[in-house]
Amino acid sequence: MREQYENTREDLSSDAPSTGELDLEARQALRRVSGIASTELEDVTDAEYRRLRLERVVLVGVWTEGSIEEAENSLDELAQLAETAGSEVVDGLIQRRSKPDAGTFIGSGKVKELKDTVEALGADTVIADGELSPGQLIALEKAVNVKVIDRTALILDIFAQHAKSAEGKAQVELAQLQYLLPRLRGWGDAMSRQGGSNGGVGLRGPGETKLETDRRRIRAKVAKLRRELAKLTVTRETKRDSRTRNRVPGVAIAGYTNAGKSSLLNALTGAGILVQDALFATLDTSTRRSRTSEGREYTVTDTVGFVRHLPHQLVEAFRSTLEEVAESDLVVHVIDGSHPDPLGQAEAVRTVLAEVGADEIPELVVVNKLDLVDPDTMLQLRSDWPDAVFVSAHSGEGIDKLRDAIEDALPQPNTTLTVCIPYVRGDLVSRLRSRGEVLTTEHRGDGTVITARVDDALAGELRAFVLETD
Ligand SMILES: Nc1nc2c(ncn2[C@@H]2O[C@H](COP(=O)(O)OP(=O)(O)OP(=O)(O)O)[C@@H](O)[C@H]2O)c(=O)[nH]1
Ligand SMILES: [Mg+2]
Repeated sequence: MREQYENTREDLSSDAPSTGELDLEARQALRRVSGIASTELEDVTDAEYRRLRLERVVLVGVWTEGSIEEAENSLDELAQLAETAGSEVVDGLIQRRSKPDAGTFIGSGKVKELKDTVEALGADTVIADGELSPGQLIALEKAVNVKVIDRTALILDIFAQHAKSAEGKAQVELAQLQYLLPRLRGWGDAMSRQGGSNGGVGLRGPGETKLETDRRRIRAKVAKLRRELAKLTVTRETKRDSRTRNRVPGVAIAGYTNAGKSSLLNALTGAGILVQDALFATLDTSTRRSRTSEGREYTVTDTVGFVRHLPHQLVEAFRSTLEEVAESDLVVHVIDGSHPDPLGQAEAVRTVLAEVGADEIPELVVVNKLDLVDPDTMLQLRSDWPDAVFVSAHSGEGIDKLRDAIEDALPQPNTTLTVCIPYVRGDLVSRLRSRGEVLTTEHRGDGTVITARVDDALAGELRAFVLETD
């Protein structure tokens, strides 16, 4: 497994488009500084405190159910996450067990092997594929003698590196502090078992007083972030309301991280959004306008990707962003056809969609990366998703078909009416063009006579000018 992981780091950003390059540079400039488990820092709410230091890492997973392929996929994904966070994966170990060890996550025999591997490769961090209890983290750290973090902390760290907007940053910080709070308590418990004495590596917790101060500080910061986010949510809702008032139908692109959502938005609308072969390249939603072949306007929104075991703190913190998806007229669910387990990824996405109440929205499944798919896999994909649209954002294959499928799935204008719009109301004529489907136009002395298909909302606005309705 070692060969597989080494030298993969250089490939991370090979095909970022020029528009995203600045983003990318800024991201790469942000390298790790100090440890999440460090107790030396004065203020635990400090951003520095929450940043992970990961350089040479060894991954460790427990395989409890399913096939060995599934276990390996999960560890591969963890490797990609670790690389996205800027570390070098030097080895990965999987242990077959009925369930994770309550004390040290992996069993004691495997702990010894892990310690030897860490020492032999000069690793500085172990990343466990799961969410470990505070006690497990401490015990494992003590046994292997280097820092141990879990999948949740890793994902939180990536989100922290990638967040750009004020809202995104606040959301991530809130999630991080919530993750940190019980873990501070963990160190506290260890401390009291030690009778307050210094318990050695991993147990050198803050003194009781500092612990209390830290907790108070975190709680205060959490409350402040909640207030800030509430304000930002109002701003977002105002923006969204004005969009709803104009009733431009909205399409949300959702899907597993790295499936090609941003690439598809770029292919559909020519938007220059950062595309990167890294997980969670996109954290801020971006919306672009597009038009149907008949000229009706709609919006397309790129969203944050999903991942298996997305930390619940993050789903909670990103709820307002994810709610954009729940309010769209259509969810375009992008699936990476070249991934070994597309069904598993799709299932993980549907779980999160359901959590934010977006499972009732009509869904259009799009299987992407066709250019990488061999004929056998293609047959399998077609039988798994008989109604999907098959595309390649890279070659452009299927993109026209996707555009048609989106058009068909958008709310349809179902009323045909003929109106006479006075020349002073040029604004209404352009609204008709952008939101309805104009069938005929004729210029008369008293105004423009237009026959068009419109949706109910637009029909209401035009009521005063109607000559005939079908
Ligand atoms: N070969 C191939 N690669 C693709 C295709 N579409 C996207 N990719 C690559 O897949 C990687 C991820 O693409 P993105 O568009 O950033 O994916 P995303 O779903 O927006 O990812 P996140 O924002 O990180 O969740 C990039 O390296 C893309 O170049 C495709 O059709 N074919
Ligand atoms: Mg993206």
